[in-house]
Amino acid sequence: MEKPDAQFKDGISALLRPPTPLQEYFEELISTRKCQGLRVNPDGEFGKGVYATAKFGEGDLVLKDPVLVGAQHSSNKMDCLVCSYCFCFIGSVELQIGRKLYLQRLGISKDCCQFDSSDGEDDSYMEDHINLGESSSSNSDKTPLPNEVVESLMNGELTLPYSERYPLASVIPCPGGCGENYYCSKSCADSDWEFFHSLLCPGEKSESRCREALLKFIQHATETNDIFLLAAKAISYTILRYRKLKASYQEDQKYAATDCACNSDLSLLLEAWNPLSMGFKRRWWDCIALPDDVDYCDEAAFRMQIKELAFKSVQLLKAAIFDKDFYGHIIGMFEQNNLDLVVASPVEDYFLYIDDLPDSEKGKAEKITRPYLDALGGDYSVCCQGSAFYPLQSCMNHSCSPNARAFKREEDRDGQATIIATRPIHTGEEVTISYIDENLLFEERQALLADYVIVEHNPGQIK
Ligand SMILES: C[S@@+](CC[C@H](N)C(=O)[O-])C[C@H]1O[C@@H](n2cnc3c(N)ncnc32)[C@H](O)[C@@H]1O
Repeated sequence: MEKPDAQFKDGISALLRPPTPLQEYFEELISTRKCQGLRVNPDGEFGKGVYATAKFGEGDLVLKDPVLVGAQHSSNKMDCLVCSYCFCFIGSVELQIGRKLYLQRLGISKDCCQFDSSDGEDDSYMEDHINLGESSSSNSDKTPLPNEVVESLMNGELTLPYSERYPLASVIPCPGGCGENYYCSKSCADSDWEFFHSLLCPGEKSESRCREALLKFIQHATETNDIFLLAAKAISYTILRYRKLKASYQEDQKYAATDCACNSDLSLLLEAWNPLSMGFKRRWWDCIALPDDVDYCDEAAFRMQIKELAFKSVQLLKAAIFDKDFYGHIIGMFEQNNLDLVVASPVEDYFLYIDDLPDSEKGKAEKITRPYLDALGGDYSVCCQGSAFYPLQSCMNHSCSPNARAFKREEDRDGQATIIATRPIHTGEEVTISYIDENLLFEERQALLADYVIVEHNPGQIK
């Protein structure tokens, strides 16, 4: 049953207020990370900020931050088969190549979910502006392989030379039977099910309230904006945590001597929401930067359209306890905090390895591998791409002359955020990263920073 927003107004305001005490929360979080020497200051010049409590030298690892909520872009699913929980590549180099060639042949370009769009509504304008579908390179630079060869790559009958140097974990399908999510281990599959996927799985074991509605929601998000899928994961995470907290509270109550009603549903919901409540939030339709091709005089109409898009998305999600405004803030949170989720491809490493072989081995190996490279064309090196919310990295402020940057090292082969010092950082200094490419022109930087409502008054003046 749809409930009037007014009924939940106070609860929603409580959910959107940053909780206290922040300091203890972040201290505990930092203690669980591999890297120490950091502190979160809750009330700096620009709100929260991350500060060094130890010295870091140039090139030192400052932070490795696991994903709290993240997702691979729908458009990237054709190129890379990765664990839906930790985002490491899975299967084998042969499977990665064969699957990509197979899906390319089927013509599945932007998304791997083969939904038929039948609601008759025209979202094409929004798709032009928001859809994340970065098209792969054209087919003209590719030389197709026979079907049987593609099949034997996929079913393990064909082994490429030296591929054993790039071993990948076996593929474990989603326990809910959706055929959309795959994992590198049973523990990743179980964790994803427990924390996110059980409510969002469209498979036969789905625990969602209505599979049909869920499929419609997924279709709408895939066709318009992947950020709705991330928002749904954040909501699912909160509901599942809330249910656990409630069950354990009820269990405790059974043995409690007094009947204490102090742990209301709202306070349990607040506790469940706590890790996400720390994220910096603005309403999505207010904070999203105006795309280049939308005129300033059309700004109001543009914002109204994306607001309607979010409303449609939340209706499809049918999360009756969350109102539209709350959903808008969650989507806005990903707009304001997300760091690109990137994992380098073992397929690229494999072909680079073949290219670097000594001449005595290279000729023979290349003769075998060349047709596969030609079939992949310029797409051979596509990495896993997505968006994620990282609880500590998202507290780092922007600077146009930062002292750190998000940069993966050779061993960083999963979805974690890796922050490296780009120059020595002194104890007490704020750790800053650039949200944008620092080498762009002033005007270009301005336009990109507008998304974060950061204004650089004079070139280089912003910290
Ligand atoms: C990812 S959050 C960074 C953490 C944030 N300060 C907080 O309190 O959670 C991004 C937001 O921080 C603020 N911010 C970050 N760097 C800034 C800067 N150099 N100048 C002004 N505001 C900044 C902006 O409001 C931006 O939208």
